[in-house]
Amino acid sequence: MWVRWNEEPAPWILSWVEFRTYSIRMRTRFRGLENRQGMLAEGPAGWAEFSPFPEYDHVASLPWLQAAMEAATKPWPEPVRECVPINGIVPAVGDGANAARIAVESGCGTIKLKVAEAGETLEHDVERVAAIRDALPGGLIRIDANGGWSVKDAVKAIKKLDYVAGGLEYVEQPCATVEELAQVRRKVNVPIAADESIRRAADPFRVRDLDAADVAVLKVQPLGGVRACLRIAEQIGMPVSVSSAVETSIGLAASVALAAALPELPYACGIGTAHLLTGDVVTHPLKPVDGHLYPTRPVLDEEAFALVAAPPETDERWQARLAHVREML
Ligand SMILES: O=C(O)CCC(=O)c1ccccc1C(=O)O
Ligand SMILES: [Mg+2]
Repeated sequence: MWVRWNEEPAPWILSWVEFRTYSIRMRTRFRGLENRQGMLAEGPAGWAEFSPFPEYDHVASLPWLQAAMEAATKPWPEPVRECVPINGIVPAVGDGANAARIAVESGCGTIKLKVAEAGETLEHDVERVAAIRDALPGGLIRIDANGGWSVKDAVKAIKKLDYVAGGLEYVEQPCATVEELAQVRRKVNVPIAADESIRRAADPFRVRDLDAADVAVLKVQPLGGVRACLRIAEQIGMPVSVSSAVETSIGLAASVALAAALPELPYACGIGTAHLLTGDVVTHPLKPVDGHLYPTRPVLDEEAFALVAAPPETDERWQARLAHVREML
C-alpha cells in the first residue's frame, strides 16, 4: 500500500465516533450505481464521510477510511483561492438535445461528457459532443471514457470527437491501463488525463514515470485524504484536476477543500455531483452557483439525514465493512 498516514496518526478517532449509514437513490444510474451508500461521522474537527464504492475490497477501502479520519480530526488545509471552478457532467446516454440541455442547465463553462459507455456507439458520442458544442459555443468540452476503449478505438474516437468539438480540453482515461494511455498519448494531440490509473493503481506515479498522461485526476477518498492528495499533486509532475466520487455534501466538502488549497488549479473540477443524488444530508447542499463552489465545513442536518438513513440491515452491513477496514490500519 503506497498510502501512508505519515503525519500524526488518528485511528483513535474510530473508537470515539459513531458512524451512521445513508442510502440515497441516484437520480439516474451512474456507472452502474442505483443507490449511493456510505457512512458519516462527526469528529472534533467536523463531519466526515466514508463511502468506498461497493466493489472495493477492504484493502482498496483503506484510503477512504484514512480520508474520513483526516476530515474528522483535522481542519482543511489553508485555501489559496476563494472559490473553485466546477465542470458540468453529461451522462453517456440520451440524444444530443438532452445532452445539450443538461450541459446548459449545469451553468458551468466546462462540460465533461461521459463517452464509450457499453451498449452505446461512437455515433451517439459524436451526436452528443456536437450538440453540446452548438449549445455552448465558448465552453470547454472534456470527455471521460472510464477506460472503455482499446488503443485503436481510442485514437479513432478521440480524433473524431476532437474535430467535432472544435478541440477537446482533454480526454480522461481513454483506455484501462497505464501502458495503453501512454500509447494513445503518443498518437493524438488531445491531452490525456489519468483517473482510474491513479485512483485504483498500486502506484499512482507510474503514470508520471511512463509519461502516460498530461493531467492527473485526484479523488480525495480513494487517495487517502486532502493532505495525501496535496502530496501527490506536489510529486506527480503534471497539473491536477479534482473530482468527486459522487458523495454527499459532507464528502464533497473535502474535495472542494483540496481544490481550494492546491497551489495551481488550471482545470475546472468534477465536484458538481450533488445533483446526481436524490437526497443529501445537509441544509445547503454543495451545488455550484454560476459554475463555482466555495469551501465550507458542512454540518449534518438531522431532518435531511432522516430522509436518507439506511435501513438497519444496510447499516449492519456497513458497520461490518467499517470494522474490517479498521483492522487494516
Ligand atoms: O469528474 C466528474 O466530473 C464527476 C465525477 C465522476 O465522473 C466520477 C464519479 C464517480 C466515479 C468515477 C467518476 C469518474 O470521473 O470516472
Ligand atoms: Mg473519470
